[in-house]
Amino acid sequence: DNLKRASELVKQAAQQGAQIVALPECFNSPYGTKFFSEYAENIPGQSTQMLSEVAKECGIFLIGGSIPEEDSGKLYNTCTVYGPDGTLLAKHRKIHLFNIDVPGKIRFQESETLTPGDSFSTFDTPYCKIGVGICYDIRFAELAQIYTKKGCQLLIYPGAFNMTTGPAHWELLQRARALDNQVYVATVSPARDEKASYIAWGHSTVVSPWGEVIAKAGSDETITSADIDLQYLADIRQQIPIHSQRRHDLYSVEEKPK
Ligand SMILES: NC(=O)CC(=O)C(=O)O
Repeated sequence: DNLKRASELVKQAAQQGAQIVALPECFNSPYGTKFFSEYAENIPGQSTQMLSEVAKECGIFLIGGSIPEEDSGKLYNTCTVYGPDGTLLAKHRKIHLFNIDVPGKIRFQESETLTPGDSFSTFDTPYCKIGVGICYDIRFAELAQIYTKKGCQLLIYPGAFNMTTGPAHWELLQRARALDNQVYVATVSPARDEKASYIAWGHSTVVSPWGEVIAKAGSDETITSADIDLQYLADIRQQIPIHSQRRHDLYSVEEKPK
């Protein structure tokens, strides 16, 4: 059902004119450590095959949210990205696992079943260069800074914040990452299901390099869209030139060689 629903909505977004489309975190599975092994798939597999086909059919770039991925006996939370000809452009395994304990509110330990990824994921499109993170990855400013250093102008985070951290941090983190780096930031959440064991906050959002929210969904299932305007991004970087004003002699954020 989820695959059918997701492919229909991707097609609708493309019909509405979207050239880059993104799905939410764990779009093919309930979000919860007890579900990941049951819903995990190899890549390629049923879910990613659908993503590749629908990207090709619609001639769009498709950031396929994430799925629980099984590889060599390990599970990952993985986002695959497909180009307009259906080829796999990037595979991002969530780098920072969601392990938190907020007493009386929420305890979640992704590391009970998942293994973290250990690589960065960027890709080029004719519209802009894009960096991908998954949910908790957005809390790490360093990742967004490294993507920006690599030339990304849009950062996309499929994510599923919850009823505790969602109202407190979801929009704030996106605006912070956008403003710090003067990039567009887009997040894509599952709709809220009050009956689920993990209730997602929803509110997929797009934020501009000025830090403004330029599109925002509610908590129900919907399609949200915005334009990425690289001239606007360039204007902001010229007006407030933090990129050329950094004190590289005093500090740095760097990718480690592997
Ligand atoms: N679900 C996540 O990975 C992250 C999250 O909900 C949060 O950081 O809060």
